[in-house]
Amino acid sequence: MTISPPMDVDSLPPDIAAGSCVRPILEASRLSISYPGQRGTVVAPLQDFSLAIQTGKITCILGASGSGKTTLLRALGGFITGAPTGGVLFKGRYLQAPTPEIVMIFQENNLFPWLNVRDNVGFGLRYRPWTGEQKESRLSSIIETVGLADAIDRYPHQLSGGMRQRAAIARALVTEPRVLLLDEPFSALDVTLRRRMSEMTNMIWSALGTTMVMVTHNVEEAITMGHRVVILGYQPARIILDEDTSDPEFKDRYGTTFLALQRRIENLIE
Ligand SMILES: Nc1ncnc2c1ncn2[C@@H]1O[C@H](COP(=O)(O)OP(=O)(O)OP(=O)(O)O)[C@@H](O)[C@H]1O
Repeated sequence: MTISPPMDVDSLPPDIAAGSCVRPILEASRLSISYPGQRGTVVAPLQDFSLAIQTGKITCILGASGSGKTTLLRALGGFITGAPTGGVLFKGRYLQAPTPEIVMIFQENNLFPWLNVRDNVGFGLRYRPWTGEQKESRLSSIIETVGLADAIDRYPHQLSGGMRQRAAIARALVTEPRVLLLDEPFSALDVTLRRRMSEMTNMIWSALGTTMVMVTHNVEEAITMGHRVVILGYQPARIILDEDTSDPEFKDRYGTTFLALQRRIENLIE
């Protein structure tokens, strides 16, 4: 894969966070990523692509299959790097590699099967500069927040799908990252559980205010969970809708505001 060469930070466009004069915490700036395709072809999901992630908000990204959502998320996490790297700015500097300040949660398999909930969640704490007491307090508090206090000694195979994802979220958040990236985190769950998980993630956001970027195929989830919904058009990815959904009117699944946006998005994606 290739990455566009780095640009001079001073020559970057001004802050493009909607309605904000504060520099966004994370920003894809004129990012180009391509992969080698079959028979010598090149697949280029992102070309000269820019998106500023608003600090302290939940941004949901939707788009047709293959439009480049996961590629974008992985790039935002510093997982797509090359020489020279460029195109993703974290706190105003180019990301050269993954950082503990940006944590990613995948669809499945986020936990170590040989560790119980307590040790899985506490795994990242060993690298944080906190005292044993501080670590212990953070660990208990996050496990309590995700409702796993009674399952602390269980291993991943002894947990339901929803419990596993709750443990994964706890594990990601216990280190207090600046940004949480979620790649279709609830897609393996049934509808009811999925709703509960997105409500719980919202609750965690209310408590911690962590900047979150979530890729999802579920329109309802994106509108009700996100403060902003971004729809990607197809190859190369381009933003075809960028909507502020923070107004409480968007959170009523039966309300006209929610239903109108849901219809608009479904028409754009199909
Ligand atoms: N490692 C890779 N090697 C080659 N091509 C890749 C690789 N990863 C992704 N692609 C291609 O890049 C394009 C974008 O893929 P990506 O997974 O980012 O899209 P997506 O929008 O997340 O798709 P989906 O919704 O189906 O998960 C697709 O055409 C895909 O086949």
